[in-house]
Amino acid sequence: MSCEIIVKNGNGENYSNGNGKIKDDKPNFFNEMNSSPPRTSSPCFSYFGENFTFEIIEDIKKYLFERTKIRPKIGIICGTGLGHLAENLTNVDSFPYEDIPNFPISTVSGHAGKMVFGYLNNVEVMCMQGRFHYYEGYPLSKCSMPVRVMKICGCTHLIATNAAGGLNPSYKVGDIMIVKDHINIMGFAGNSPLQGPNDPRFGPRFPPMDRAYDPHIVKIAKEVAKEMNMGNEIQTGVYTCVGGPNYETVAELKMLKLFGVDAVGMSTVHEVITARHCDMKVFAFSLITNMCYTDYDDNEEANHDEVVNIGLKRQDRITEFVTKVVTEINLDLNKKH
Ligand SMILES: O=P(O)(O)O[C@H]1O[C@H](CO)[C@@H](O)[C@H]1O
Ligand SMILES: Nc1nc2[nH]cnc2c(=O)[nH]1
Repeated sequence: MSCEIIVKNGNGENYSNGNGKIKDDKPNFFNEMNSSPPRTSSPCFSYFGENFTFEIIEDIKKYLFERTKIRPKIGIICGTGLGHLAENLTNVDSFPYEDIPNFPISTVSGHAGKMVFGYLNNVEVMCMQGRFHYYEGYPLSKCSMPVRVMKICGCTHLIATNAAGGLNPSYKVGDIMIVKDHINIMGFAGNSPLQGPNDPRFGPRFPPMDRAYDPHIVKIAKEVAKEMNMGNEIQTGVYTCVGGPNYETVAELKMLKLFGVDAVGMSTVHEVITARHCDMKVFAFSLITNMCYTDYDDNEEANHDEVVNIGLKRQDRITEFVTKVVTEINLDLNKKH
């Protein structure tokens, strides 16, 4: 079988084998078939047999902790175009994904592909500057594996950010939607990051999801938004994740609207499920990068460059928002100790 394989190298450049033949000095699916688990997946093959055991996650932590003295409390995932947040950390120790044992690599533009340890307003955090998506060819368990790394590294909280299309007609491009709940559409089809044998060292076989998004942190975030005079830029709503990479048809958007979805993306839900499984407290928000129209007469189409651009335009405001939310969560944590 011959297929085009495009992956990103350490400098963030895309490279392709052209016809399925891989240059030996680059990471790729074929020359990593012998390592377990493999570090990349190709658009042609998904490797669903891999198992990121507790021991593998501990090995990743060991690798990181031998190279940084920072002991994070909060894990942050930067969505498309939102990596600027990681650039605002101080005293950073930064690890390209390709250097971390057993880590996948980022293949999507707007996702730098680094794990950054540092301080956000003096709070110790670890920050994924780039996430993994199902459409890149990674199974959901692999997409959300770094959340378990965050937990084992000591993070009690996860902040997941994403770019999403706005379905709620009262939203506008540039709004920040605090996620109050999600609909796990991929789960309806039997796809879950928790599929397969359960290791109780991570969490229970059947974790509840009824308070997936911590109501107290949602309250904190709303207070922060008020203090920042975010007024009509802040929304609260329901997010869903579809498999992608194609955006939605008009009929699909109409269906999602009927389901009660306010914003649609291609990430986050499986990360949140993984975080709740291992008892992390979760806060998530979507940057509305485009509106999803449910009228055939509308000619607006979603496009990824625009998604990245809106992220860049809103980066300062979002960095300020996250920094304040992190500061408040940390104050809360200190009160409890
Ligand atoms: O969810 P994040 O990674 O922020 O990115 C969103 O934007 C990309 C599509 O433009 C998809 O990857 C979608 O999931
Ligand atoms: N599925 C999906 N993901 C997005 N990410 C950013 N915008 C969109 C969108 O409109 N749909």
